[in-house]
Amino acid sequence: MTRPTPAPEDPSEHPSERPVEPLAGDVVAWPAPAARGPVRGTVRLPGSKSLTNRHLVLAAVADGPVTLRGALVSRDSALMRAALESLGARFEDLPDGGLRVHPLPLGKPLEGEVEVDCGLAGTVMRFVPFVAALRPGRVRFDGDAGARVRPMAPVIDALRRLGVTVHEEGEPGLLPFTVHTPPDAATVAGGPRASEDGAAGAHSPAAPVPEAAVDAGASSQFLSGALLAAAAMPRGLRLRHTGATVPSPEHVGMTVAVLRSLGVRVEQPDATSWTVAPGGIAAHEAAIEPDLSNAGPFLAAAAVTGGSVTVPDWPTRTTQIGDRWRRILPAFGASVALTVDRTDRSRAALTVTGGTRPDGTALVTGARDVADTAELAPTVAAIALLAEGPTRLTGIGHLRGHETDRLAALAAESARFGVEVDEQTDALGFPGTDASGPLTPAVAQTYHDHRMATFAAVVGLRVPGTAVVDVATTAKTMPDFPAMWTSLVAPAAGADEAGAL
Ligand SMILES: O=C(O)C1=C[C@@H](OP(=O)(O)O)[C@@H](O)[C@H](O)C1
Ligand SMILES: C=C(OP(=O)(O)O)C(=O)O
Repeated sequence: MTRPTPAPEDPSEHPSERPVEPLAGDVVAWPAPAARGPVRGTVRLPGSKSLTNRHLVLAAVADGPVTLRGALVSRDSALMRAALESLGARFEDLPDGGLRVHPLPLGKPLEGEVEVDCGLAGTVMRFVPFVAALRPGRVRFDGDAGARVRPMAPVIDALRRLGVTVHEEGEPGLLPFTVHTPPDAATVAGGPRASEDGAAGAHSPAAPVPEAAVDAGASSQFLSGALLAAAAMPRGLRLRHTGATVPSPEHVGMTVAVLRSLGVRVEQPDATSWTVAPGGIAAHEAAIEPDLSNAGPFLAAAAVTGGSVTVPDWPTRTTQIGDRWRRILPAFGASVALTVDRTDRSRAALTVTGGTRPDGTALVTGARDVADTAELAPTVAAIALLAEGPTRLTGIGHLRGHETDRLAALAAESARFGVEVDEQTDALGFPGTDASGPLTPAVAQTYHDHRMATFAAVVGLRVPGTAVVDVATTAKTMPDFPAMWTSLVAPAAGADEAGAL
């Protein structure tokens, strides 16, 4: 991350290094830095969580070694790496920062029972069970307490339909469970691929393509998990979504795009069906885009302070939902400029400049209706809380099954800042400060949710005295968040630049 002003030499100058406020037990709160003026700077983001964990899975089931560049290093990617390692993949950190992945032996029985810790990572708990079914054996899945309440039934049902036994230890449809893939699981594990197999038998070209039906109404990750593993299934897969709508359809689009970029044939005969052809994934190299969802809090810092923040290496074509910041932020009065790199037109720099009044102070308008913000919703909620006019976030009911029930958490934390939010089953209404009055400082709870921590950090920019409990939870996707945030919004050496907000 860089700023126009030099980084402070003494890290103790950073508010993030100040003594933290002790709370009950071991819990400590991080004093969120308030903006001393319009936030200005440039922020370089680490790799996308969603792209990293897709590429890790596809590398692990490839036919030869894979080199990944720009992969995220965070709790979710470490959990994915450990899970794939326990299934037989090997990872090598290269001296140049790249990651070499040596794939797992597809179809070969596992030696002994394997344990996979999903942590709180949706991509691990929804993608890896399908990967486990590519090797005969027993694999037990469990995770954090918060993971044990996240919906898993469609994954379990789909695996059962593919001939895999799943034993749930507690409540049906939830972690923990054990995936038991028999050696003769006709549909998924073992044997040569249809394209290589001239003989009749379970894996012959004449054998039907296995089918799975998934209701992805609670999470797009159910579809993505099946599609990713299907690339390595001996006969491919026909997959159908049976529910009404898919939340975060962009993430399914991302899965299909990544598969196609690696040469996998994926057809979509209609809006709710996919066919993945067998044929496998050759050895390859892939570069991972920066995380545009995690760009959100930094861009929001510009939007809510009348400042200006630039994110370099913004891809000009991307499947990341974070590209939507270019549409969302103008709805709150910010302006957005994408400056395409002249020598490499696939890259650009995105600059967001917050709205200001004639006297230069920040002006954040309400955005009225913002639909389907998916994982961007907590950051949008922070801006909406600080906006003057009302904003309604709709189509976000499935966020109740995320790291925490995000609708309930956002309503509870807004109340802590003194604002009553209209919480509906799948929507949140923010009144705007013209109606609610100024926010009051609070010690914000984060519910083990990285995006609740960044929500509170954004609010804290305009509410001095805000503290964030367990800011370390941002390590799920952005371990350097506290330091990155502090050096952008409250750099010691930049204090004299501060103006009115
Ligand atoms: O496939 C992915 O990488 C993701 C899909 C989405 O999940 P849901 O469809 O469960 O919302 C998103 O919210 C999550 O952060 C990442
Ligand atoms: C919903 C999210 O994560 P997960 O991949 O754990 O579902 C998220 O990062 O906002």
